[in-house]
Amino acid sequence: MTGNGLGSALPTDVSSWAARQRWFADTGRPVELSRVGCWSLPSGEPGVLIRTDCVLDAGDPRRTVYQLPVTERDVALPGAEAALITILTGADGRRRFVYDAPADPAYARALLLLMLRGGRSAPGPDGGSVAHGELLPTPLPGGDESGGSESGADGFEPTVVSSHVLRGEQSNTSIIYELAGPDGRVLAPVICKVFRALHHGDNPDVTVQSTLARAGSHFVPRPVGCVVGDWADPRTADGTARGHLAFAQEFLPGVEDAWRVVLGAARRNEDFTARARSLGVATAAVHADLAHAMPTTEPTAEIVGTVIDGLRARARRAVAEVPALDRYAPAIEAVFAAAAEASWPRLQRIHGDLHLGQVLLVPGRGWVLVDFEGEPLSPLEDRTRADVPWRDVAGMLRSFSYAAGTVSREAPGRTGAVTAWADACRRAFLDGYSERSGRSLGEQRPLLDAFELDKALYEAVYEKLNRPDWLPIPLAAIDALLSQDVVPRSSAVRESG
Ligand SMILES: Nc1ncnc2c1ncn2[C@@H]1O[C@H](COP(=O)(O)OP(=O)(O)O)[C@@H](O)[C@H]1O
Ligand SMILES: O=P(O)(O)O[C@H]1O[C@H](CO)[C@@H](O[C@H]2O[C@H](CO)[C@@H](O)[C@H](O)[C@H]2O)[C@H](O)[C@H]1O
Repeated sequence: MTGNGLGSALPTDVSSWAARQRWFADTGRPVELSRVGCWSLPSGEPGVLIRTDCVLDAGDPRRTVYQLPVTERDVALPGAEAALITILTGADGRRRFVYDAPADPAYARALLLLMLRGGRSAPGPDGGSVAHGELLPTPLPGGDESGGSESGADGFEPTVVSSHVLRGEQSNTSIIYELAGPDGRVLAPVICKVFRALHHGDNPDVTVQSTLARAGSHFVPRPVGCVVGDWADPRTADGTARGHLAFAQEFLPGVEDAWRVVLGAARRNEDFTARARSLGVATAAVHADLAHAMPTTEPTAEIVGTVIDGLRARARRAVAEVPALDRYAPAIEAVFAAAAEASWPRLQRIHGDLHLGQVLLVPGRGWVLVDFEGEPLSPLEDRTRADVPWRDVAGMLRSFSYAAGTVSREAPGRTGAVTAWADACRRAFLDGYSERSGRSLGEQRPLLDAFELDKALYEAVYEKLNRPDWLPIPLAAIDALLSQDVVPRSSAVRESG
């Protein structure tokens, strides 16, 4: 591997492979990716090289940096055909098989060991950056209650029995590990998320979830470890950006995410209000722990102005990206103006991208929230400051409506019934949230409406870029939100003060 130092362009076929992936933020234009960071890990296998490139998409105005770990193998990896990125031919005429590394067991093992050992990577072949692993201070699931761990911190390392990539619609790439102890005993599995879009600073997925776990919350999986790395970025004071590259946590096997559970119930027209209510309780409990464990902020006029400006900026972006929204611009502004005049709660850390796909229904444990990364398209500074808790509530309300939108796409004749079904879930969710938080909607209602509209506008952009077939769902919601009050009120949600 020569001529591949920092600043160099990635081979065209690797760039175009990256641009086709679900986690790539912006598709549909020619993409040229250049290296801004590079590090490698020992593979422990002859003929297998592991390297990670941090690459800049210079054509993207947001100047997104992506993480691209690859393995290069002398011999093809059986069963990994779907992860083959390209075949390179070296100056010696020999072929090298280049794989998307999370699908390669050599990378999966090396990444986990980096975290468990608190190790450091080697720089890339032509210099480059460094990544290091950190063990997070909660025992591996299955470790003893005294805090002793099965993670290597107390002298032994688990054996990776198998690893595979989680399939589905994700913003990042997650690897699931089956592990065993030195005596062959089966250990609880682990999931490690490899972040694709990198950001300078702490990723809230790591910091918020770890804070909740340290506070003893049962509503999040326990963290295991993380990887932090650096890459070149002229926008920082010292020309180096530093941020989280990967996050490993307890994997809860055999569970369904709430999106699937809710879709199933909506299709069968099954009463889901008790579960929606307990999801509201879980959301409020997580908010309470976050308000206790992380800094909160008074909603000063300046802060209110900044939040409302953020809503307006996102609406402008949505209108620019989705021309069908143009005619709604004055009505959107009226909703935001009403929110600016409403009564505001204290600001605090929240989930930031709460929807049904971020919640797992775990037998014997109940609801568990995952993916505290926030909305992946938003800048990190927006996702790490104290925010309005109603933003999470609005995300979940939208998600129940999304389920209804999905079912009515499948069976247009059921639109009325499934909308009523979703409205009952939304009411029950709000009831549970209100009961556990003691937070009254009352004068804050225009705020909830504004965040629901904002979320629908975000979804319109997200779907336009990622799943154009789904775009009619947020468009219909925006139309409905601006035509009538679609957030059903509930007797249990107090309407005063
Ligand atoms: N700890 C976990 N245990 C079990 N499944 C999980 C866990 N974390 C995530 N998942 C599953 O993986 C999916 C994607 O995870 P998520 O954190 O949302 O990744 P992304 O940021 O790539 O979207 C979730 O919807 C859930 O189904
Ligand atoms: O990938 P993430 O989980 O971080 O979230 C992004 O993708 C989601 C889609 O997978 C998107 O959520 C939207 O679709 C969901 C159904 O698939 C629905 O439950 C949500 O309400 C809707 O917003 C999410 O917005 C995006 O950030």
